[in-house]
Amino acid sequence: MTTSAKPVIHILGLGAMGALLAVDLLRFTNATVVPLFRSQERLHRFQNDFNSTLAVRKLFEKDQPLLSCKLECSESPETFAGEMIKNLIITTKTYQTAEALQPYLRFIGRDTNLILVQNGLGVAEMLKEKVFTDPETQPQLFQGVISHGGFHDQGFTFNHAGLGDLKIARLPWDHSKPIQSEEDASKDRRENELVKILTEPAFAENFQTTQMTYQEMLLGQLYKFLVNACINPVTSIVDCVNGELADDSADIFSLIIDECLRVLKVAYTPLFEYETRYHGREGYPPVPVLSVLNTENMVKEVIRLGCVVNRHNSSSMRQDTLYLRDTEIDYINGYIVKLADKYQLNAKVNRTIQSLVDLRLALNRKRKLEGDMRSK
Ligand SMILES: NC(=O)C1=CN([C@@H]2O[C@H](COP(=O)(O)OP(=O)(O)OC[C@H]3O[C@@H](n4cnc5c(N)ncnc54)[C@H](OP(=O)(O)O)[C@@H]3O)[C@@H](O)[C@H]2O)C=CC1
Ligand SMILES: CC(C)(CO)C(=O)C(=O)O
Repeated sequence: MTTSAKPVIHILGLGAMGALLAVDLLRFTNATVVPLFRSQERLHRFQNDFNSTLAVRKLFEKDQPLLSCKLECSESPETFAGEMIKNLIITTKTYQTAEALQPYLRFIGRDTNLILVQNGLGVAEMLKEKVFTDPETQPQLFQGVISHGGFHDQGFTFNHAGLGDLKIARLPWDHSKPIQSEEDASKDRRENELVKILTEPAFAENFQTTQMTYQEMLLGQLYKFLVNACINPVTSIVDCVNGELADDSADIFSLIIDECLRVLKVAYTPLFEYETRYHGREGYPPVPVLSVLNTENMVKEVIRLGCVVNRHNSSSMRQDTLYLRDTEIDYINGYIVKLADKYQLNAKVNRTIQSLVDLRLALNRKRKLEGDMRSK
């Protein structure tokens, strides 16, 4: 994989996560960052009303500095010049991914490095099954699991609310052979342009990026998935801030996690068998799957990370329901339901949670349209 003199990274989804990545990539690497907007109208708003300037306020730093940068180039489907895309970061919401990619598919090929930086599960599987079906043009696919917290302020200014980290790994195209060696990972660190940029010391230290094998990243992804499968829907359904759940949520979290793990153990068998099959094997890292992904530990971790560390946070899904936006429930609890159907397993708890989130959103939208009956 050749490295460009001044590498170009396209970002599809210049929202909270996209903005955090864009600003720090511009601060700490020599990459040219090019946002891909949904339409020429949104592109012109960025270019004309905001002078192509993006800003991020680091809320967790002393004096909460506002870091802004002017982007040399930005595009939309109507203006895209048509060169092949070398590096693509996708930070749209999960359910927006396929539609957002559509206008750029002909510019994505085997030499495109594409990383998904999103919560949930199922987007990579959707892309393999429905979008990148031709082995001749399938991109180099990566996943990022991000725990930074961010939210929109106004215009193209975003708030970096919580300093987290970013775990990245190459995704296997062949789901039956997911396990990677440490050499597989270090080869990408040596040769893959996007991985090299995201692991450049200055950027990696500031953004807390670590590149790893797929199995190491997947442990982190399933951990975060279980946190989101509990906090996001429950705070949305009962309409509360994360910290309000700290004392009374162990039972519902246990029901959700127990069912999720029963399904995930079947869908991701190689991960749950990794410690047995690869114990002490040279060139394969230890991955503490079973001591992390068990109900007792995860109930404690969900409460710690979701309700204590992030106690003042309104979960991203609750924010979506309050602002009457679609939610990512189909890629979180709803994905467990999909996997359960695939493997003929029961997922009534997650199906109920999914239905209650949809009801919450529908009720909020109805109240907006028809008024709130509680006050009549
Ligand atoms: N926010 C957070 O703290 C965290 C978020 N995450 C995850 O990261 C992912 C992104 O979340 P977040 O950044 O909050 O989401 P946002 O809604 O802030 O950003 C999504 C962006 O995608 C853009 N977009 C949507 N459709 C298209 C399209 N067709 N073409 C181009 N752009 C498009 C939207 O622009 P438009 O205005 O045009 O709709 C928006 O700017 C999610 O999976 C989320 O769960 C993970 C950890 C924390
Ligand atoms: C960690 C948590 C649950 C913080 O609210 C989050 O990731 C989200 O809100 O999406």
